[in-house]
Amino acid sequence: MSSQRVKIDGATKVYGDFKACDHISLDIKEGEFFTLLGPSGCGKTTLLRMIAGFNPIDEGKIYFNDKEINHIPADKRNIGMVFQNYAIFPHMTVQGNVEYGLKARKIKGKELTDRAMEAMKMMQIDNLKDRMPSQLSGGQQQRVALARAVVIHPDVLLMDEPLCNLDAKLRVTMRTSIKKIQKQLNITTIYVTHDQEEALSISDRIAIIHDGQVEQLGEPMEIYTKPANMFVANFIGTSCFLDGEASGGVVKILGVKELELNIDKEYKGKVKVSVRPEYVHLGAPKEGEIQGTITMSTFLGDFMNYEIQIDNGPLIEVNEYTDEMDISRKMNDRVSLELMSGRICVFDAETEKTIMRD
Ligand SMILES: Nc1ncnc2c1ncn2[C@@H]1O[C@H](COP(=O)(O)OP(=O)(O)OP(=O)(O)O)[C@@H](O)[C@H]1O
Repeated sequence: MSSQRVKIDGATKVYGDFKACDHISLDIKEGEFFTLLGPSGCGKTTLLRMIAGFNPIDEGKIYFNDKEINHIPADKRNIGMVFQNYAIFPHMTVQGNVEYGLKARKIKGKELTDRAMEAMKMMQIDNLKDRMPSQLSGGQQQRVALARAVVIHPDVLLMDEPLCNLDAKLRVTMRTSIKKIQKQLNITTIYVTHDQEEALSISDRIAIIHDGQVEQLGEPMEIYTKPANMFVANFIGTSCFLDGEASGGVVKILGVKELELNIDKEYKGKVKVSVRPEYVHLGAPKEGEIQGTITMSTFLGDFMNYEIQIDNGPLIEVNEYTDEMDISRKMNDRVSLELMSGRICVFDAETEKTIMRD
């Protein structure tokens, strides 16, 4: 099966005077699992539809390998597509659905049945081949949609929120199967989601899209640990922002606690420090430390989540995991918050961009 590199060069889509995609450039490698992640309305589906050929591109170019495909119609791009609403034919059996794209390509006889069977086996739906879609669960229908997309041996697989109609547990199982199958087939895959956990778990690389532009591009771990700006820090995972003043490589946080952080020594000015719930240790209240009061605690199995009102500061979330969970903590307890200096990120308060050194 051939797989393609997908290059997007300044892709722009305008509706009236609104830019749904604003000069987006991305270089997606052959065989890569690439995710477009962003909040509702940020332009991810519009971009995917331009790659598919369903939406004409207003400005910019899209290439599959070195071939520009702007004017190639959707049905000639050899792409597989999976949508959130499955889009399988209700009047055809599972096998009929899977064979559909092959028949459209004039594939017949043994090759037709062999290829359909191979795709159904891969998606573990071969035992359901004679059922109608109405006799299938949501997860099974989505497997049919996937089998139908990969059976044609597409050069590029495009998926738009394929798991969003499934329940939470099934989403996790399905995303693992999608990832395994994608690696097995080595098809360049472009996946759209607004679910950051799904994106982190499934992707080789992620582009964070906001207001029609790319905010950050990188591997999941890089995006989580080194967000380029406050939007990304807030959108990926949970972050709370604390005011600080930076000078000589040291940040004084909330006027209380000085920490030496990985920023330029020359940088001087107001900053925001982002803190994730797992980057804080709680202790007994202590002079010279950031302090607060527990306003809520929620037991979540392997960890306890606290909401803490910081003195002269914002509300912050803190997680305490099983090994260090102090089950005697209760509402209104006073605590100190020790921030893990190697983990927190610092942003310029005005531009909201990171000032962390690499
Ligand atoms: N045909 C259209 N005419 C006018 N505006 C449109 C059209 N299609 C999309 N838009 C607008 O473009 C923006 C981007 O839409 P798009 O569907 O790409 O967002 P999205 O990031 O995929 O969001 P969601 O996760 O909600 O599907 C939205 O503000 C949307 O209202």
